[in-house]
Amino acid sequence: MLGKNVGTTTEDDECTDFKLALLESLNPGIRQEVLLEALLIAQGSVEDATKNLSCPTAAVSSKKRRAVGNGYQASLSCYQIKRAFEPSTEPRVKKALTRKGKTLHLYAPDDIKAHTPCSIIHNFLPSDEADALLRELLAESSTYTRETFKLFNNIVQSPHTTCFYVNTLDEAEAQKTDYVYNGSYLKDVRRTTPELRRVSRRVQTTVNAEVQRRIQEYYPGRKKLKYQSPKEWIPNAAFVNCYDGGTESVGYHSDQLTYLGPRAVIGSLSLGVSREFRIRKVVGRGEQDLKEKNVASDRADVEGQISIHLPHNSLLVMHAEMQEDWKHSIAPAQAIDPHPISENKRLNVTYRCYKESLHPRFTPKCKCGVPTVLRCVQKKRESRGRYMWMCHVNYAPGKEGCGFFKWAEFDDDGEPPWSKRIEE
Ligand SMILES: O=C(O)CCC(=O)C(=O)O
Ligand SMILES: [Fe+2]
Repeated sequence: MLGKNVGTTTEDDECTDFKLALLESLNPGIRQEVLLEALLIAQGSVEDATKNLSCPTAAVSSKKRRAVGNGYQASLSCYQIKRAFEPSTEPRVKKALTRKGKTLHLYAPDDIKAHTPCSIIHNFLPSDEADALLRELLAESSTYTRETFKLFNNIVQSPHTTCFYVNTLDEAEAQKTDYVYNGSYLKDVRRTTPELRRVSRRVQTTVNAEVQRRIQEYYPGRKKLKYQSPKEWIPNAAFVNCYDGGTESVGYHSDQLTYLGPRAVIGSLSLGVSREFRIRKVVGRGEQDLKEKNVASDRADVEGQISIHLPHNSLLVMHAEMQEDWKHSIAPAQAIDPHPISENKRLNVTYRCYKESLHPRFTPKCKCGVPTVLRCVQKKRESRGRYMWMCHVNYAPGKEGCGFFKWAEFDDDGEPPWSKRIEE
């Protein structure tokens, strides 16, 4: 998968909750999903959840909701529900909101920014610009291909088609020979099309503003995160994915940081059919045991997933805390609402900022002689959050890797040790 770490995931389901049944009997006529949200926010207290739900605005009940392909919800904030982030003059402290095996559906921008490492802007582009980009990409996508990669010794194909774009033809040629993705070189790299380029400028402005807002509202001490770049975010590469029909999807993954560096920010524009973007927090090994022993009750919900609904012309900003700590996916959809222009297709553009200091001519090579992949330890408790350079040749069909491994070092701004040398 282009720009994604190859990996797998299991989604375990939990049986119906006794508390939920109790809550349902106390609050007849309110949808299960809403009850579940209320219960999660009340941290499992049926009494508190009932109190929160009894406010008059909570009467926006199931009757008003129409069951469409992608569902509908005004906002969590229409219930007098205590937010995971309490508004205060200090940056907010986050509490987990989801729970193992459950999906919390979020639609409203305020809920998304408060409860996830993302922010969303609906109706991002003037509608004629969004439609022009969609039309341009629909034409392009007729020649997109599926990525082929190796997973547990099986050759598999990505469940959607994809293509990669950079600013100039020279860069496109250099990409094909210099940059490695899951152990292979790309065959089809294109020059950004006129609409992609035009929209890129708008995305740049908005993403930078959103990053600054995030820092002010959510990060400790109102400071950027350790390893996050202090520089302006300038998109210079874009992956475009095409999902043709509800069965096309992308499995849970985090995006490759090899060329973006640690704490990367990504701007993701959705066009055409609305689909669900699901995210879940990575649970470190050992945290599960703690949870079972109820040692750390605030971690009790980390394994649930959140579904962010991505309508046509919405810009999702994946903030700096996303790739290291969360995984994301596009879930297969049982039903979709066809789009007037793209019918069953959804086009997605992820604008990214490739760092000059992480050009493969500078990064460590493995014993196979191939530039290595940058990964972050997500599971192992002792080394969680550390970065490493690894051989990824074994992901290429028909190739064996050398198992190369080296810890990766970065300064506070996410620059590798050799970046000073490059600047001189
Ligand atoms: O289609 C999307 O919204 C997400 C795509 C994605 O995760 C990726 O390209 O890495
Ligand atoms: Fe991704």
